[in-house]
Amino acid sequence: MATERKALFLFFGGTGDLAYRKLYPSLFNLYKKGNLRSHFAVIGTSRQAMDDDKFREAVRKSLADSGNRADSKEAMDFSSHFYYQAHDVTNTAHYSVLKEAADKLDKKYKLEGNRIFYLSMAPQFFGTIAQDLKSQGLMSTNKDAFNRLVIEKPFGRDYDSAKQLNDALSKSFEEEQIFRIDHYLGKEMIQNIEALRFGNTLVESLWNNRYIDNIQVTLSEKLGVEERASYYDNSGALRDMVQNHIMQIVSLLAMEQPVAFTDTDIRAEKVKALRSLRVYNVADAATNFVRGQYGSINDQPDYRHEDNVPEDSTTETFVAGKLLFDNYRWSGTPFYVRTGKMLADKFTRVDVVFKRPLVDIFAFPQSQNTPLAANVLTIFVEPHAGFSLQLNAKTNDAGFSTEPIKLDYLVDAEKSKETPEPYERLLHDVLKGDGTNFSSWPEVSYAWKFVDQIRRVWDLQEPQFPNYTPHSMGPAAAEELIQRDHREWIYRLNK
Ligand SMILES: NC(=O)C1=CN([C@@H]2O[C@H](COP(=O)(O)OP(=O)(O)OC[C@H]3O[C@@H](n4cnc5c(N)ncnc54)[C@H](OP(=O)(O)O)[C@@H]3O)[C@@H](O)[C@H]2O)C=CC1
Ligand SMILES: O=C1O[C@H](COP(=O)(O)O)[C@@H](O)[C@H](O)[C@H]1O
Repeated sequence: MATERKALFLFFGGTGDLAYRKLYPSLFNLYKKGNLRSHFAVIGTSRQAMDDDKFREAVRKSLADSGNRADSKEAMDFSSHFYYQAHDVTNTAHYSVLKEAADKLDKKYKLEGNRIFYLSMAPQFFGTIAQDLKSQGLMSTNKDAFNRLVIEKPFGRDYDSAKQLNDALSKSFEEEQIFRIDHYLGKEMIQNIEALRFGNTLVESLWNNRYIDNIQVTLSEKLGVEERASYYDNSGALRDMVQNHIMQIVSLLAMEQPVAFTDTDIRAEKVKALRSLRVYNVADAATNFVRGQYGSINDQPDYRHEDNVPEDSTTETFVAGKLLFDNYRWSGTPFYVRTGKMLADKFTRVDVVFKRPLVDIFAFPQSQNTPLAANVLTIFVEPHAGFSLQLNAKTNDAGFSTEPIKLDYLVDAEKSKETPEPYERLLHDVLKGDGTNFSSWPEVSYAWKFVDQIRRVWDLQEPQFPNYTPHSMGPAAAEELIQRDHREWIYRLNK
């Protein structure tokens, strides 16, 4: 039986794309499961004028768009908890009107003062909103109640701006009240990394530089920038995907075992791992990171001819890089990462490549045997969830030769339908006050310091763009990056 959580949600940017496409359907799932029942209310805000009925209709449409029946009793009941308040976040006077509405709903639904402020709008407003929430008395003063602030990405565009933002938020909210969303941390198989590592002696005992040759993280996207070009062109793949999602995945792969499975202990280990990540000097940044921008194919425009992209844009739509940890566990074992738009396919995977046996006894002089393949443990994150372990085995015949075979575990299609969407999980965690799957400030700051060095070097040089063909796996430089170390990407096209 699900535990009911009581709270008032205030969505800033409550009529935006993210709210309608992800946030309201996720809340509805929590409602259907009983995590939200009668003691919750939602205030959606934005500048436009709208009454509650119109807002509720839009909310029901968003449920329908995500596969629900908009006219079901459940959808009607759920949407009756939604209220709309026109509100300009830059107008301090508007906050007192919002406070009145919040206090009224608090009484009506017996919410015990619990408040979740969800900032789902352009980041330049985050600081102002947090400040006015406090100064205008929106935060509950009930000592047993919680006030939680949920922040969407991007959290800054470099270390300095992120710090500035964090300082602004910290004037109103304590670190444990701030939930910085990284939706990759809400994905089933990303959360499974901890189970795989710390639940299996077989895995964790080999999880180090003595046995692992390298680890590869690939976040590949098939689509281009679509309708988000004006945001994306100011960001690029390094800021959009590496600073947050990839750094979070890498820290889960690299961290030591936490003392206990709590948010404080897990975050402490992730931070320790990120502290030992080598921040590159100029020369190493230039060698260890490569970038790309997609060209055109058939009648499909290149990146520079997408809507809202300047014709001389030097924004990268692809990144590949090598990360090195200077610590006892990982010294000498590189982590290769890559991500990009308009690549061969949409998928996310982690390939853990083990060292080959020190002696290949099957490779005696007269043997026809091909050299032993490396053992590879693959974590399939999306679109299919599962693991695969590549081992060497004897071929099933009268002779004696070896071949690589795979032990596969794939979550079946029926079961994966039950997997909660990342936003549903993360909203549930916010309701519970569990910060495990959110980025803490120290994690964000170490990630920015690392990424800033790459950016600094790239900003000094004019790139030769476009440099990769759509539906490939990125520019030749990404192959050269890994081949230089006498290695290759485990996921390759046509394999
Ligand atoms: N959409 C997505 O898929 C993703 C979005 N994000 C992040 O989520 C956040 C929201 O994105 P998204 O929903 O796409 O953005 P939208 O542009 O779709 O929505 C922005 C919202 O903010 C409101 N708004 C803008 N200015 C003001 C103002 N001065 N006062 C009050 N409300 C205002 C808008 O309404 P109005 O103009 O009527 O005031 C609208 O409701 C961003 O931080 C984005 O980076 C992160 C990952 C994915
Ligand atoms: O945060 C972002 O992630 C999406 C990719 O997310 P996924 O869950 O579909 O893998 C990316 O398209 C977007 O540019 C970025 O802002």
